[in-house]
Amino acid sequence: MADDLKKGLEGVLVAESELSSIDGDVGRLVYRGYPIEALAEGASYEEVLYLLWHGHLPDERELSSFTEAMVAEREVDDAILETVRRLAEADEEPMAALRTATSMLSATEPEGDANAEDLDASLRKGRRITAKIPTVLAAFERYRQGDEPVDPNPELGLAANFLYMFTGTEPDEIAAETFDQALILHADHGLNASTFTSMVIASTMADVYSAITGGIGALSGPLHGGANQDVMEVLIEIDESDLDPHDWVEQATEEGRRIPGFGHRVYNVKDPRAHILQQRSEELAETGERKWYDITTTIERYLTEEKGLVEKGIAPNVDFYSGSVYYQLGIPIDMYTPIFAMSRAGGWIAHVLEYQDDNRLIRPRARYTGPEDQTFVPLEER
Ligand SMILES: CC(=O)SCCNC(=O)CCNC(=O)[C@H](O)C(C)(C)COP(=O)(O)OP(=O)(O)OC[C@H]1O[C@@H](n2cnc3c(N)ncnc32)[C@H](O)[C@@H]1OP(=O)(O)O
Ligand SMILES: O=C([O-])CC(=O)C(=O)O
Repeated sequence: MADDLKKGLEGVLVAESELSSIDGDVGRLVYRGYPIEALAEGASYEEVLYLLWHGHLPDERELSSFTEAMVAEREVDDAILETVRRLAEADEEPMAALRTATSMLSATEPEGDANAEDLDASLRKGRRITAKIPTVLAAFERYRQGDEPVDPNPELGLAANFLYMFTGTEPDEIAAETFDQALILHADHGLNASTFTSMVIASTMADVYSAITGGIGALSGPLHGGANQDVMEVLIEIDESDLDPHDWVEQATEEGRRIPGFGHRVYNVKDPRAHILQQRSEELAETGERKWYDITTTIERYLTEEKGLVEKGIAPNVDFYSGSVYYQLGIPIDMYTPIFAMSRAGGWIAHVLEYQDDNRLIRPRARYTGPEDQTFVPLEER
């Protein structure tokens, strides 16, 4: 039993967690017992952060002091913004720029000397990181457009303030609400690869900046958070091709191409977050461009109904409809995964704190399949 190899750690239980629960057979996701649909409908991203970090939904007084504390942490030091400017001018990938800037944020951390056992200090550090990531990302976008960053607006919530700093204009209610909902939907998802990465780092009792920086790196890959960008690129490829979307996806699957935004390690049915994002995408399409929504539904119909992938447990995941939502909000495609990271930082921090509260070093092992008993030959004789 101890020598059973679980490639990709599929199905392996490594921790207990009170944060989020996923039933992959029925497509159900809850954060601390609350269904994702109810949170997306009724809560704000700040309320969800509070829920994840403090264990219960805040009352009005708790939310107001929590929001005030987050707002007070939005500013980013000029020296870090200067690096962000250089990265933007060097045409760095946004996820790489975010990874670098998040790591740099620790240089201005007022409680930098607190050790990882001080979980209250780690929570405050996590709050600072979560409050500053939107400022970093918006500044990166402004710089690469040749503009100066826009100062945070303390009157706006995290989602609306991000869109304001990003575009320089206060978002309308629909954009602010849709974006806030997208942040809620991406905030946590069990032991996904990036959260697990953060936990592995935290399990050495390294600090929360290291854990979050590592999480960003893990999220960037196309098998994980990077898929939202890939989905939008596929939609554009289809739009620019001479083919009807149905024929395009048929040909692509015949060529053995994997369609991004489909398939999941845990869900055997459509991801509940994809249902909600699909609705948002459809609503935005009613007043904007219809074609993106139509292309996504054509792909989904072909793969699930005609190709029967759903019977093999391959269905749309969270990334499938988020791309067309962000596109219709006017967000550049290479910012989709950084926005995912902006939201998921909340989940990474919650898992790091939960794990470190009852820490055990994460250290699995590999079955050795290399050669045995080699005789060492000195360099000059090889
Ligand atoms: C936020 C997130 O991280 S959600 C996931 C985002 N990633 C993507 O959307 C990328 C596309 N999807 C994938 O590559 C995979 O579904 C993953 C990586 C998400 C999950 O992978 P795993 O659980 O390791 O499944 P694995 O890669 O072994 O695939 C299992 C089977 O499903 C098939 N499959 C999985 N995803 C897809 C897809 N998008 N399109 C077509 N077939 C697929 C595989 O070909 C394989 O078939 P086989 O058994 O006949 O060889
Ligand atoms: O859970 C996973 O493996 C991937 C995912 O959907 C997420 O991180 O939101």
